[in-house]
Amino acid sequence: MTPVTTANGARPGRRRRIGVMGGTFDPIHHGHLVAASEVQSSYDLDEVVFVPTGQPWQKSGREVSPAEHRYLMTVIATAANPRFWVSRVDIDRGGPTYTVDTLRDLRTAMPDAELYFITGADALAGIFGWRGHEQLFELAHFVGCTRPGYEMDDAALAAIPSDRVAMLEIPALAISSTDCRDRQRAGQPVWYLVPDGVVQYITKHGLYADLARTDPPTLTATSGDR
Ligand SMILES: Nc1ncnc2c1ncn2[C@@H]1O[C@H](COP(=O)(O)OP(=O)(O)OP(=O)(O)O)[C@@H](O)[C@H]1O
Ligand SMILES: O=C(O)c1ccc[n+]([C@@H]2O[C@H](COP(=O)([O-])O)[C@@H](O)[C@H]2O)c1
Repeated sequence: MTPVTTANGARPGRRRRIGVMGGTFDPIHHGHLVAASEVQSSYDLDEVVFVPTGQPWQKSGREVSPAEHRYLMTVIATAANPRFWVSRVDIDRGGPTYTVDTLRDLRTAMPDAELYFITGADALAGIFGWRGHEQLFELAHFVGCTRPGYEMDDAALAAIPSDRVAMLEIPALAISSTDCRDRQRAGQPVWYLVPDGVVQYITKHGLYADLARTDPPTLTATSGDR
């Protein structure tokens, strides 16, 4: 049965549930989108807000694309889904991005909402290294999505209040932004790993192109013969 909603989409008698998908999204790929979609459906979330990081301090040892490119790729990737939208809170705040600030800002903007922070198992495993981690579980529920190649360590999971964290098995997509960047640099396709519009955006702006090959691979003598 279709749940009853009001004109603005709210369910009477229930707080709005908002998913928060934080990430560097350099570039956004289908692993991110499937994780957000699975959590939206499993937890009956009203919406999911994607929050591109401003300065991801744990990635400071490597080059990260300008925030405006990462923001626009996230907008392009999420535009077709009416439940998805993108927030600039982490970009506009400036300075290193801490999730405790993200969640405080979103709570201020949406005081009526219950927040569900969505992470992959790899990010969740490192949560005790995040700034102000003691406060995180008061601000939001946490949903850790399975990710191929990463196991959530039971001890770390046990340290998180069990009523504030859940693990969710999602369809396994062995895609990472690192691999997408490496493929683009090597002249290999990123089609179908990232949304089509994101492929076009990467090409248009020459992202990850420092080593990009401009010529197609040379065919061997026999490969084109008929
Ligand atoms: N394939 C995937 N399956 C499930 N979760 C994922 C997947 N890829 C990324 N995530 C999660 O999405 C969030 C944002 O990830 P991020 O933007 O750092 O992408 P990434 O692919 O891990 O990037 P990079 O390879 O540059 O480190 C993190 O919580 C991460 O764990
Ligand atoms: O709060 C922190 O100290 C912190 C440290 C590392 C990562 N995070 C958040 O975790 C999310 C995924 O981060 P990343 O680096 O994997 O893209 C993103 O929203 C980051 O802001 C947060």
